Amino acid sequence: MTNHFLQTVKGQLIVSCQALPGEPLHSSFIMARMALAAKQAGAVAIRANSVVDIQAIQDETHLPIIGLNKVDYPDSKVYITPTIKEMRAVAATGAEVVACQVTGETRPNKESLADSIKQIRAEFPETLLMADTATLADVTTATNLGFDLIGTTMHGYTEATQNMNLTDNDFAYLKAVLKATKVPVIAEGKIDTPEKMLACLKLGCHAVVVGGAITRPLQITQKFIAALNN
Ligand SMILES: CC(=O)N[C@H](C=O)[C@@H](O)[C@H](O)[C@H](O)COP(=O)(O)O
Repeated sequence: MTNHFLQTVKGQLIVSCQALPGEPLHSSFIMARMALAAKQAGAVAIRANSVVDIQAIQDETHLPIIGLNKVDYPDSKVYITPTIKEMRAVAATGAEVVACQVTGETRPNKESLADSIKQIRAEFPETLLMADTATLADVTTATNLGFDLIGTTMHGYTEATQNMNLTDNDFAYLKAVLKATKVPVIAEGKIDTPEKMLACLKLGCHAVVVGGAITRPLQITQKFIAALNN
């Protein structure tokens, strides 16, 4: 396979279709239909969690995929594709990109991310690797480790960045990320309007991933209900 992912998604929208166990839409069938809706609307790629969801979405849409596998280990806060085992399983689906968390914490079994990357590169030379980062320090780490794409995925979602949003202060954090690396940046995390998506692209992001604002009806409805109760 020749990997055309970067060209395909340039300046475009990627939709994240994810529902964890416990969420109302947890089902590979439903995620595949969500992905089909995103495709029919013009999304050029899908971000998906777990081997079964990735396979269902591939079958339904034939769109390129950013694949990940969320797993909680007792000895680590890293949960997005945290070990070589999950990286390998996701890469083996044929997903064009494997995303994994790069947030500075110790990985499960004290695994070395550098070693895992080396191994995955050897086993899956065509697969691109995306770093899901939270801070500028993570962006530098990911750049130095040779990731092909850097996502702002975890900004606002870790203890250290709680309540932060990459759109705060006229996108100050995102601007700093774009300055800190030459690796293509994917804006991801709490992008909930078309206007914010366009602003991220105008600033120089390679593409934008939108998740909950499109594919999590519980979250969307909660926003409306919160407005009623305020
Ligand atoms: C922090 C974390 O675990 N993020 C996950 C990463 O894959 C997904 O749950 C998010 O939905 C995705 O990143 C898109 O972001 P948002 O839903 O904010 O548009």
